[in-house]
Amino acid sequence: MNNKQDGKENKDKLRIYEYAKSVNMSSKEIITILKRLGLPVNNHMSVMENEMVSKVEGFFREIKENAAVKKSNEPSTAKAKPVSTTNADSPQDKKQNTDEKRQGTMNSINMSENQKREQRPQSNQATREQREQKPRTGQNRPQGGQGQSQGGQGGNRPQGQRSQSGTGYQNRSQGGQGGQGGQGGNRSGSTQSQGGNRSQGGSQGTGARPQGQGGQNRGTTTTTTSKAFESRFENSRSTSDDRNHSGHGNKGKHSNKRFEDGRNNSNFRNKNNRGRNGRNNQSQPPREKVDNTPKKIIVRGTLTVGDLAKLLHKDASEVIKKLLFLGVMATINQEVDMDAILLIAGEYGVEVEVKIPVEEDNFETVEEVDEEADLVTRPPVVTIMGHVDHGKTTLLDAIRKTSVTTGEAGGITQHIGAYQVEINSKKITFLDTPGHEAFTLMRARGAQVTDITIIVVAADDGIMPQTVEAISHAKAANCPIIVAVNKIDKPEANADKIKQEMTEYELVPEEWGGDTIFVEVSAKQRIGLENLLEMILLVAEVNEYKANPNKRARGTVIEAELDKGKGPVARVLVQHGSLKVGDAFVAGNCFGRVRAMVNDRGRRLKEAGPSTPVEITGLTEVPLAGDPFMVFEDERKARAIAERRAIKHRQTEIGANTRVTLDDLYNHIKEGEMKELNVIIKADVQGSAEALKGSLAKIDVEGVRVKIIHSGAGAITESDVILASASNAIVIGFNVRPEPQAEYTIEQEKVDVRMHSIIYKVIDEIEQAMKGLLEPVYKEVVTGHAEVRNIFKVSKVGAIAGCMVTDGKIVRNAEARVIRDGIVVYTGKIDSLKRYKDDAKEVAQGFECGITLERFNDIKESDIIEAFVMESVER
Ligand SMILES: Nc1nc2c(ncn2[C@@H]2O[C@H](COP(=O)(O)OP(=O)(O)OP(=O)(O)O)[C@@H](O)[C@H]2O)c(=O)[nH]1
Repeated sequence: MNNKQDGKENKDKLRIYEYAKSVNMSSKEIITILKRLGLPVNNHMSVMENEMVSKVEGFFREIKENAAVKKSNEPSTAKAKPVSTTNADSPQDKKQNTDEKRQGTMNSINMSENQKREQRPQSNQATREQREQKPRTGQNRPQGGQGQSQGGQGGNRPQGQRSQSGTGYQNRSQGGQGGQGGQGGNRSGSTQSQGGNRSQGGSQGTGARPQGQGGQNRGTTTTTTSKAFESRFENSRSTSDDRNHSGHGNKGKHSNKRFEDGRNNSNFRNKNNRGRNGRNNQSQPPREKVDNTPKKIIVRGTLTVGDLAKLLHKDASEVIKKLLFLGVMATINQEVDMDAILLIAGEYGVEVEVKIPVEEDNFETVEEVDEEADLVTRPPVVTIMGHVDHGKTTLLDAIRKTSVTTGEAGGITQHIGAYQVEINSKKITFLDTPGHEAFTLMRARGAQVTDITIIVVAADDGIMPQTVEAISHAKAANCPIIVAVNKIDKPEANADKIKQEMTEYELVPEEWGGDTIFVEVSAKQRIGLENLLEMILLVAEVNEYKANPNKRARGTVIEAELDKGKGPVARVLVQHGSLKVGDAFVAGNCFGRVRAMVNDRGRRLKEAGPSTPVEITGLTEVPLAGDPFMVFEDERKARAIAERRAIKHRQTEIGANTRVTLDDLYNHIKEGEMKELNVIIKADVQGSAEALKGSLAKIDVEGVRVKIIHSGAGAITESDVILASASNAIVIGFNVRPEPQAEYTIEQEKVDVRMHSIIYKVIDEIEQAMKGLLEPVYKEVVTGHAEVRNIFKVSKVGAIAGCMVTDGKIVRNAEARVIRDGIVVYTGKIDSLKRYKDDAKEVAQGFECGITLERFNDIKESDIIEAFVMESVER
């Protein structure tokens, strides 16, 4: 029949695989049956003659009849189940049959799935998936190979489930122990044995499965199927056979249960699977058990697979399976990252709310992002800076008193490092520790407290070095600047001169086309103060300073001290959230619980919102100004965090320098961490400072610029060093030295300070550093020692030292020093190194050699020649 010449005829012939497909079986099974029937065929492409078809059909009928007979003896067998009489002769019938079988099989699967669900109520999703996959299983089967193409759907069905269905069916007919069916399905081996048991128990009205071992005992027919079944098992495909057999059953007249499974499962299930999902058995998937999958889960960082499964109300195995599909191999105790959590949750349609807890030990580094809706306008925080005697203190006092009169007349004000004033029903917070020291010290500690800087300039004086410094500090902190031209009451006051001078520092008055607000005031006479406050509010309005008051408080310690009566006291500026009495907190490396809280008016508060300065008691130690402050759940936690911070602090104090230095500048640039090199220039005269500034500003190495954040004449002051520390800058001293106090701070803050006296060398050094071309640093590595045992004097050559290498090795061209009685008598190079008469590259320990040294003949017996090389050290 496989005559190739007669292609057309061949085309019309029915092939084994086609027939197998039509009856929802695998080719292998059909081939096995044909063999049993004495009709051997070669392979799945062999032609299925009509005679073969009818014999196979007969075989099926026989099985079915046998089953029907048995069934009639079984009272428990579902009588309502019609015996299939469908003849598969016509293709339509076959198709219908197959469809029915498929449907039946699906139902079986569903049924067993229900059983599974019963056992594991959380497997809804899996069930859903399986249901979705089922109609397509033919294409989806992983077993592949011939089985797939030959067996069509039959070969491709998830066998485990089919086995389950069979088992489940039997269990049901025996009295509906559905749970067992599920178990059977889970263990193919046990399915097999159950099948056997069932077959054996056919007379008892239980299983009538032909696949079982019992079936084998009973006759050829069943033996055949049983064998097929076994072979299926060999291929781990037991269930496929189950289904296939039901397919046969439909065609034959046997009332084999599996056939009924295939076709009439719905009926059966309607009866026996009462109320569960019987209605779904026809064609619809079974109704889901109550889906307890949560709509939303809250995740705080990575989870173990087990924990994730619990959160999702799923089986861990199911989650593991899903992870596997995502390419993640995980065990139940393995942690999965946030991406995987989101993906898995997405698979179940579960929304994930990620609540990453702040990195508690380093809480100051964590930026909390609030929802826009949670933010409310907060008072701006203002710092006043300026040159000595230009009127900072007087201005701060005047503003405070202005506020006292406008706000709370007669109120007692007290110094808590900051105070609040109210104008036009809006509050402004002033840090009343004047001067950039405090301002920049806080910044050096990582606390950006100030929103707006007021630079006070005495109108009768002009721009002075500290004015310039203040401008540099404010600019480095990216703080909007308002210039308060003070002492305008004085007859010699010249506000225009101040404005003019300020333009040199890029602070151009608005009336001159710039964007800097200048306010003329007299702190002493209280002139222009309200205007100044209004301007502050204007800047605040433009910049929209906002914070979320409805969360735990975070802030900065402005001042702290040990009070004789109250114990450690901290003046804290609350920046986010609200601080409440009783709150446990960490401040720097200290911790405590807010015992009492007073504001700048000395009034006791229970709660303090954003931008409110308060004095708190309840600390165990005194923190430092600029220390970060944060509230934690309880005191125990706060204590643990404070302790860990203290340890870490000590370690970092001992540890490496984190400030930028010219030596590691290139590494920072390479890693893309730096786009600007902040530089502070201090020179002997203003002219040199300006010249340096101009030259350095022109440097641009591969997109990295030099940014002069401050320059001035005079010694390097502590303030310069603190500014450098706060701004991660290097300091260049040109013909100047640091002040003694600054020396200490340089050491402490680990600021890179470079002293120079030639301008081009400064430029060269910075350029080279930016290019990573600074001269490499070398270190000496001793390679070995040789003891001089003999001296050979050779004319023209000089003294040859006959040596024994005592340790390491001596390398030709290495550097060498001669040590005589512990004293270095020569340092130079090895000129020649020989083993006997031959030049040697190196001579190792325990070998003799002859060494001559460059321009050195005064070698003596017992001298030690120490060989060393210079290795460059990575910066
Ligand atoms: N005429 C006049 N004198 C003022 C004004 N503001 C301040 N002064 C005086 O200037 C002097 C210095 O004022 P302070 O407020 O102490 O100046 P400061 O900038 O705080 O000074 P330091 O704290 O030393 O940095 C005092 O004698 C004040 O009385 C003003 O608006 N007009």
